[in-house]
Order: sequence, then C-alpha cells, then structure tokens
Amino acid sequence: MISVEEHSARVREVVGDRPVVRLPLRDCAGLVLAEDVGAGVSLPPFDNSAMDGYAVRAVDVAGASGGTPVSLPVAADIPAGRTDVPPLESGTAHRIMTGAPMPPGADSVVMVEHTDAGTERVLISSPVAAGTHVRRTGEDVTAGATALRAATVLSPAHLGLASAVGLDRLPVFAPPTVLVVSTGTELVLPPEPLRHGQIYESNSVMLVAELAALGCRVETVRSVADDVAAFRAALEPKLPGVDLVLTSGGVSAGAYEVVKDALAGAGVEFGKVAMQPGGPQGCGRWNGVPVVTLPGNPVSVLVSFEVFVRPALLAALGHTRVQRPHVRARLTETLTSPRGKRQFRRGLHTARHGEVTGVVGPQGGPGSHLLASFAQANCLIVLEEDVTEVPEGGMVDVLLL
Ligand SMILES: Nc1nc2c(c(=O)[nH]1)N[C@H]1C(S)=C(S)[C@@H](COP(=O)(O)OP(=O)(O)OC[C@H]3O[C@@H](n4cnc5c(N)ncnc54)[C@H](O)[C@@H]3O)O[C@H]1N2
Ligand code: MOO
Repeated sequence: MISVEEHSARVREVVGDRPVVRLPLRDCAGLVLAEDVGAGVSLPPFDNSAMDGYAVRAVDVAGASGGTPVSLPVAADIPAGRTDVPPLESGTAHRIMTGAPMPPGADSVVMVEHTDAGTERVLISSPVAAGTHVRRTGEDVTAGATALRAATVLSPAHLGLASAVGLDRLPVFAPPTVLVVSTGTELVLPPEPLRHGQIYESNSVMLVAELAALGCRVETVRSVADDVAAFRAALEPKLPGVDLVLTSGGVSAGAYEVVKDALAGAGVEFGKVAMQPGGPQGCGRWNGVPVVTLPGNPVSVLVSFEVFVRPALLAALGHTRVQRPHVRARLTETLTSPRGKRQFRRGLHTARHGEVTGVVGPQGGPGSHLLASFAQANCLIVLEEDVTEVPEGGMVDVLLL
C-alpha cells in the first residue's frame, strides 16, 4: 500500500502544469492570472461629473441660498459621451450629466435638485465648495500602474476592472479539457427504465460538476461496458485534444476490471492507497494523455477527487491555495477507524457565530455506497492512519467542503 501523500504526489506529477493562454474576458472568470497586468488608461480617464446638474465656478455661486438664488446663463449642454467640451466662462453655467467630462474652467457641480433645472438660465439655490461632485482623473487607477497582479483568481470585479482599463483578453492558465469516463455494464442513464441488476449512473454527474466548478472543460463517456475492446473503442477517438482522462470503476480485484485490464502495462500503474474510502487507485499516461483512475463506489469517487484530483488541478491551474480549509472540531459521537488507513468520514460541521472550532458529527456510516449521506454532509472528518478510535467529545481534523 502507498500513502495518501505518495499518491497525491503521483497525481500532481501526472496532471502537470497548464500553459498560459490569452483568453477573452468572458472566458476568464475563476481562472488564475498568469502575469501582472498594467492599466493602459487612468480611471477615471478624465475629470467628470458625479451628478446630474450644472458645472460652475464655486466663487460664482458663493452667495446662493433658497431666499436669494443666483441666476446664471446656461452656455452649453454636456451629456455623457460628449467629446468636444467647451470651456466655462466666468459667470456662466454648463448643464452637465453624470459621467460627462468637466469643462475646463469649472471647478464644481451643483446637483439639479438645488436648482430650478432651467435650460436658458438656471437659478441656483445652494453654494458649493470647489471640487464638489467632481470625480478626478486617476483617483481609482493611475495609467501605467499594475491593475491586476499575477496569481489573482479572477472575480467579476477583476474582469470588470480589466475591461475598464481597456483590455479584452487576459493571460491565464488554460483550463484543461477533461474526459470523464464511467465504466460498468450495470450502468443505465436516467430516464431509461432499470432492470433488476442495473443501477443509474451517478459518478460522471458528480465529476462533471466538480470539474466545471474548477473552470475545466468536460467531455463524457457516461457508460461503457466492462469490456476492454469496448472501452478502447469508446475512448481512443476522444483522446486528441483531451488533457486529462478521469475514469471511475473497474480498478479493484474482481474478474472484470476493465480499466485495469485496458491500461495496466500501457502506462498506467495501479495500487492500493492507505485510505478509506478510495483504496484502489491508479494513474499514469495512456497514449501520452494523463489518466487518473478512480474507484467506482460513488463516495469513493467524490473523496478521491477531493483528496487527489482537485488539489492537483488547482495547482496546475496556478492556484496558490489548493487545500480546503481545515478546522479542529469536537466530535458529537465516538468514531472508529481501521488501523493503518486514513479514514474520511462524511460529517456535518456546525460552528456558532465567531467560533473557530465548532462541533462535528458523522453523516451516515463509512460505507462507500452511501451517497445520500454525502449529500447531507458539509465536511469530511479525517481520522489519521494511527487513530483507531476518537471518543465522543474528542477533537478531530475537519476538511470544510
Ligand atoms: N476483493 C475485493 N473486492 C473489492 C475491493 C478489494 O480490495 N478486494 N475493494 C473494494 C473497494 S474499497 C472499492 S472502492 C471497490 C472499487 O471497485 P472498482 O473501482 O472496480 O469499481 P466497480 O466494481 O466498477 O464499482 C464499485 C461499485 O460502484 C458502483 N458504480 C460504479 N460506477 C458507477 C457509476 N458511474 N455510477 C454509480 N455507481 C457506480 C458499482 O455498481 C459498484 O457497486 O471495489 C471493492 N471491492
Ligand atoms: O475504498 Mo473503497 O474506495 O471505499 O469502498
């Protein structure tokens, strides 16, 4: 048996690193920026009005009040987008809209609410301090400064900022295309009717959701029979353009282990990892394509993805934080674990506001076919290899999902 750490290192090595590509902003959400990116323009790019109103010189409206409004001729109209803005002469006003460029000579904006909204002449009933309602060039970002730093996980705000400084593409670590393959002659796809001895396929659905959440592109072969020729025939045409193959099932000790039979000796190594669930594992390269083979039980698939594949893909994609957050929590009931194996139990962790640790209880038993209890869980309770029992009230390590 190999350790969880040894298999993690093998999967990480097989998955490799992703190349840098320049993608349109709409395809960058959630990906990692590969290089620092500079701002081509300042933000705002020009002094502009923060309000709909009138651009004035503060000195011209210094004496204005409700009882004694100041009357100024309206010399120009400046909607947002006007590019030929005439300067403001002293003793006049320009009507101006939010986002429109400030006219040279004006130093402030009076909100339309503090005027009679006139178009030939305007009555202004309130003074303003110089600079009021003016958004200054570069107060958000200075042209030439770094707008986004390498290793940033791109959020909607980052992408908006990239567009605001004039970029239409960003250098990111390319999302891989992953081929997900579910093996098993017993598998049927909903809504086909089930016959006795058959089950509905669920592993590929979970893997597709996991991979999509990481930004991967996904292709699927949702049901291939336990037959080596059928397996090869289904996969080989799909391999070009695929960066990683993830299989489920067919890797343990039975008579019809299709994945093992097809790939052992063809570049993929199989073995047992000292963990439960997720014992039988394999990884390697087949026809040059990285392959990670996961055991078939649905809980084993999810736990194996969590422990081996997710961190490897996150690292390949340039993420610096690849592990889930860990906390220590108090067990609500006694748990036992096989000696020599790291056990991952589905758990429900609760912490009161402000608490770091909280309490955790198991969801369902350790059986790796019990998917419904995984669906109720929000964490994995980790029982280390040398632990055989943790009593109620004991502290355990919890991986928050
Ligand atoms: N003699 C031994 N038998 C088994 C061992 C062992 O060490 N010696 N290990 C057990 C463990 S642990 C696991 S996990 C499984 C792994 O077996 P396989 O990877 O070969 O998986 P299968 O036998 O193909 O399937 C296991 C189980 O999961 C169901 N399954 C498979 N694929 C899907 C899918 N896409 N959707 C839903 N359910 C799926 C399948 O019907 C089986 O019930 O081996 C143990 N046996
Ligand atoms: O170790 Mo298997 O992967 O649980 O049932």
